[in-house]
Amino acid sequence: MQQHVLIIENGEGNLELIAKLVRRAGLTPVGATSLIEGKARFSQNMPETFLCAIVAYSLPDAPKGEAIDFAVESFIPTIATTESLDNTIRDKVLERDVVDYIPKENSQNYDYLNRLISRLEKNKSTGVVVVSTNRVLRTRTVSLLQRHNFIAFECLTATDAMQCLSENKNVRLVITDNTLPDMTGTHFVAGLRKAFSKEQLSIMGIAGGKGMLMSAHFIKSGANDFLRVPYCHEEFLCRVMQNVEYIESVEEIRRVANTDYLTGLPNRRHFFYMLTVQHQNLSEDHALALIDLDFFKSINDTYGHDAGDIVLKAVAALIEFYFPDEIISRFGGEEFCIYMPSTSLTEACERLEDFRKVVEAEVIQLPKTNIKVTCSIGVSGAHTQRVDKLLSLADKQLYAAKNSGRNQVKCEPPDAPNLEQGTLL
Ligand SMILES: Nc1nc2c(ncn2[C@@H]2O[C@H](COP(=O)(O)OP(=O)(O)OP(=O)(O)O)[C@@H](O)[C@H]2O)c(=O)[nH]1
Repeated sequence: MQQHVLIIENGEGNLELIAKLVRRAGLTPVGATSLIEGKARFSQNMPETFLCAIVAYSLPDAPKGEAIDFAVESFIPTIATTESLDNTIRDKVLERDVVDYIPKENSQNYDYLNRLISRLEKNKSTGVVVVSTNRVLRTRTVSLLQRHNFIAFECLTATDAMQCLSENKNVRLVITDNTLPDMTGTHFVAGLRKAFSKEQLSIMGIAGGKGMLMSAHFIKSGANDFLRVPYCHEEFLCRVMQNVEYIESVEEIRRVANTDYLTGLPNRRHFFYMLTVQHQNLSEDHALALIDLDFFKSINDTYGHDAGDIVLKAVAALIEFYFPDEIISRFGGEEFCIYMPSTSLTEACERLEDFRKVVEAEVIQLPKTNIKVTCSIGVSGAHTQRVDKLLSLADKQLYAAKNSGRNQVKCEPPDAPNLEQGTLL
């Protein structure tokens, strides 16, 4: 992984401030306060370990952007900084192939720089589709995106773009022109919205001309944003960043809402979503297991709540490892659930018996001692589409396992009635 960020800044104060932002992004600053020192520091590291460079336009030994030229010519994505916003210097900076340009005039600019550094790594796995027949516009747009490390896809028609989206699940943004050979851009956007919600895919319309209505037309058709061409380099990149971050924020909120905070396993809500929405038709042969740790309260009482948490995390990791293709969940407290599609009850019970032995044998390291735990498991393999029914049958077996002395697997009898023919709950 590219860990290093070359910083060539004017003075120790600026250098330390930017180095702090770089460390906050989980990267390692390689700092210098002059071009000559910057060259020396760069040569002490492998060039491919640099994610980017942050370089001041004016330095004591490089007053006219020579340090920026050095970084760009060394093939490092380069972010240029200046003391304040000055249009002449800005134009000189943007003549060069820099990623972006930051005037260090207020704290918001530093915040932007912070986001930009974090993005450069994330962008390497983020796809953006550019749809336009205008070669100059398309290549300029793609080149700007590539400078920010995005994976940019060029498409000439709406049909090509749809194909590209179906083949590349990493696409978070589509930028489309309005004049396409197979349909208008706004029709394309309206069609895209049928397949992807605003929370799944950002769409930015771009169009030239003097008409004032185009932006409203794009946004009413489902676009998140619109930019008139010719566009300003910086505005374009700010908007791209904002649109991609919006999708990522929604993804993050969704991830947090579906994940158990302690173990990192999917939570109960996600489990039901997976079974009722993703697997609308449950398999003919399937099984559902409820796993409950034995005498867990006494672990908390004896070793403390933190130790209880360590045990829960250890068992969750074992479930993740032994059931990688199943739908797993921390159901709550010390209870876990596993749905095993396309698995016979016999096979499920054998695998769960093996798992019970794994838990029994596992030595869990606590800060001051090592402990072992056991679990009881109830399994149902009823032929039903009803998740609640499967759960209540597995729960009955779990209850039986607890009552028969714990540390055992209890499976529903194989000759249980076909529930689809019986009364549903
Ligand atoms: N450390 C920790 N404890 C939890 C968490 N969630 C629930 N618990 C505790 O889990 C314990 C469950 O206790 P019980 O329901 O009596 O079950 P048990 O002691 O395992 O007994 P049996 O299930 O009958 O074998 C309670 O003491 C809860 O406070 C958690 O996230 N962390």
